[in-house]
Amino acid sequence: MTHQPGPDLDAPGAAVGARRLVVAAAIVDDVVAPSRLLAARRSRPSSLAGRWEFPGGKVDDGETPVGALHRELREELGVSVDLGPEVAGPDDDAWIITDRHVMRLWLARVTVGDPAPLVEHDDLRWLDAESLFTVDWLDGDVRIVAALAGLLTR
Ligand SMILES: Nc1nc2c([nH]c(=O)n2[C@H]2C[C@H](O)[C@@H](COP(=O)(O)OP(=O)(O)OP(=O)(O)O)O2)c(=O)[nH]1
Repeated sequence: MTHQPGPDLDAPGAAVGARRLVVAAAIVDDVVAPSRLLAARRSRPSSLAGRWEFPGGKVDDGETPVGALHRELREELGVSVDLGPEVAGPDDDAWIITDRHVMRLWLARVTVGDPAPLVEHDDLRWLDAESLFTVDWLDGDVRIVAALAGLLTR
């Protein structure tokens, strides 16, 4: 069997570029003065089931990041959203979330539909500044949630 090396994550510039792009939404009640954030509990794969995350997913070939995000939110939650500002992270404005994924995140407000855990998730919860860390966020999301905590009005 021949050895197929994966991306060299130690190579210069590879920290972000070699990772698969995930796009996600910090769905809030109001993108200008948010007080509540919607968290989603993963139902699969088993290694991630039960952990909480921002709804979203991978950008497919030929999609723009924003196009992919609208598609994922429609598929996963059955909603349309208006996007607010991007929540820029420290890794080329994105957030390294795993050794294989980097995430871009936007504030968003639901404009059509009531969010429901249709696929990928089995529970949704609105969290405020007090309850933000009462759910078990995915490891890579913890520092993002901490950054968002500063945006939530009490
Ligand atoms: N959607 C999402 N994925 C996250 C977050 N934090 C985090 O570490 N991840 C990881 C989990 C997965 O390994 C990867 C995203 O994969 P995904 O399963 O959501 O992507 P997808 O909806 O396109 O699913 P698939 O078609 O590949 O099955 O990023 C987050 O907040 N939201």
